[in-house]
Amino acid sequence: MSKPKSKSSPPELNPRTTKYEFLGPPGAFLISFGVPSLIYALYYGCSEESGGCPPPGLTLSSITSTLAALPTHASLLLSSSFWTATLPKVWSSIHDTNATLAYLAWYTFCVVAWAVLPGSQVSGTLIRDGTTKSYKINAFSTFLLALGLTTGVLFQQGPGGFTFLYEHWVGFVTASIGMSIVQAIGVYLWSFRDGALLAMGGNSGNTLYDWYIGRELNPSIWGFDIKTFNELRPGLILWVLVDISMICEQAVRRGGWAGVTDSMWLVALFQIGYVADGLFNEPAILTTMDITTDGFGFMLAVGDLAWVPFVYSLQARYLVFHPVELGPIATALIVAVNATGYWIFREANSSKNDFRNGKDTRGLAYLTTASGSKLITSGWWGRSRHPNYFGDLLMALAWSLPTGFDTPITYFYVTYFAVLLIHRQRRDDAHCEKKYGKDWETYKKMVPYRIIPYVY
Ligand SMILES: NC(=O)C1=CN([C@@H]2O[C@H](COP(=O)(O)OP(=O)(O)OC[C@H]3O[C@@H](n4cnc5c(N)ncnc54)[C@H](OP(=O)(O)O)[C@@H]3O)[C@@H](O)[C@H]2O)C=CC1
Ligand SMILES: CC(C)=CCC[C@@H](C)[C@H]1CC=C2C3=C(CC[C@@]21C)[C@@]1(C)CC[C@H](O)C(C)(C)[C@@H]1CC3
Repeated sequence: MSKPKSKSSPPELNPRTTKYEFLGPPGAFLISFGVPSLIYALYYGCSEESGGCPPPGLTLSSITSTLAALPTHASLLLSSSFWTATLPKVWSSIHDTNATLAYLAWYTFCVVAWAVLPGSQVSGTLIRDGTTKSYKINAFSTFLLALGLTTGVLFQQGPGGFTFLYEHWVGFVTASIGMSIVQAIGVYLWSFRDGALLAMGGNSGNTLYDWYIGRELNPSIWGFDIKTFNELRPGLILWVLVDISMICEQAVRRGGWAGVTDSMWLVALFQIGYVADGLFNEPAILTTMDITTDGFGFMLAVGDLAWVPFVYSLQARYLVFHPVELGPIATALIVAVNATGYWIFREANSSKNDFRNGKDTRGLAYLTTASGSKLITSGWWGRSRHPNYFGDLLMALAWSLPTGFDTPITYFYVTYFAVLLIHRQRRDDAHCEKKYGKDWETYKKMVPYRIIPYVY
């Protein structure tokens, strides 16, 4: 951090949070319990281990009747003998020592790569204590190194040498969730040290809520910023390795590389391209609301470390045990959807970054606000207030379409993503309304659509 102001922050720098998000502590409890449960549910509800996608016995009515029967079993659920008998069984089915060790080795690799690989230093946005943080930019080199090592394994051992992630799926999920819990507890406790700058939304005083939403804005140690590190490296790159492992598993089952289906190639290449783009444009992450505004707590930790690699890769995992041959016409159509989405996403993000960095070459029209910041009013930013979300959503659709229409479960990703982005757009709108006041009203009149031009 440059220009440290004083050792201990003045109290007004960390005001009490008075407004809850995500329905407050009950919502924090439900999401903290629900997100890990959903990651397991998406595996057990869609895998060959459990018999299909969904497994034959799992119907909507079987789920509702089980849930309806829960109150009648309440006394059983409250008895300690039930838990002492059940918990060890559950733990042994989801815990896997080899996967845990491999996960820890992977996380360590990412930290060492951050420390050792060269990278330029880039300043983040101005923080409300008057300082800026400096970040080492080498996520893309870490990605290339990981890909290089993986390619080496594949050359030496063939596809059979990289099926470990498919085979130890649940063990990896448990390890990554464990890592998220440990980190969230660690940064929560660390945030009570003298001088810590807290997130405006993470200082409610409610332990569960603050632990979940993230109490400290930028927890870091010796220049290692845990939030930006987690957002781009261990989870995002692992997602690519998971996809590669799914390609390998399919290759092993179908007689070699030539047996890998067009649908698998599409899903994997689209997603690898998306991750490569995010890592290549690493400094762009520094202006996202996760970095500038949100604290780092369990929500982001589990999102970055467990949700991204093991939920975003569901379609590729499904294609391992349910191969789909698309043929040239469907392939071309899906490529077109992805390319359109990518073009809108990249053009919107690049034009905003160039514009805000004083490097606009497109001659964009803008509105100058009373705060001094300028809001673009033409090009993609004149068509909707979040054109980048629109592009991202089109890509999400293109990542589900290759799985065909035999199950709705592989459309979970695009559905969840729509909910996430609608919620995110509302949060960002509230943030801009607060920051720009009347100017934001004027901008909203000029650009009435939220995400999808002429639709929403
Ligand atoms: N794959 C995934 O799981 C996810 C991907 N994403 C992607 O991450 C990217 C970043 O998203 P996010 O941080 O939410 O938001 P944006 O990159 O869209 O940034 C929003 C900010 O941009 C500024 N802004 C708003 N309107 C304008 C305008 N007209 N002209 C100039 N600046 C404007 C405002 O900040 P200011 O205060 O500076 O004016 C606003 O707060 C997106 O592409 C999104 O799709 C996001 C979430 C999950
Ligand atoms: C279910 C749950 C707990 C959700 C938490 C949300 C997170 C999964 C996402 C919040 C913002 C994200 C971003 C990316 C990945 C998903 C999370 C962490 C991102 C790194 C993906 C790659 C993109 O290019 C990106 C850099 C723009 C993007 C930034 C936001």
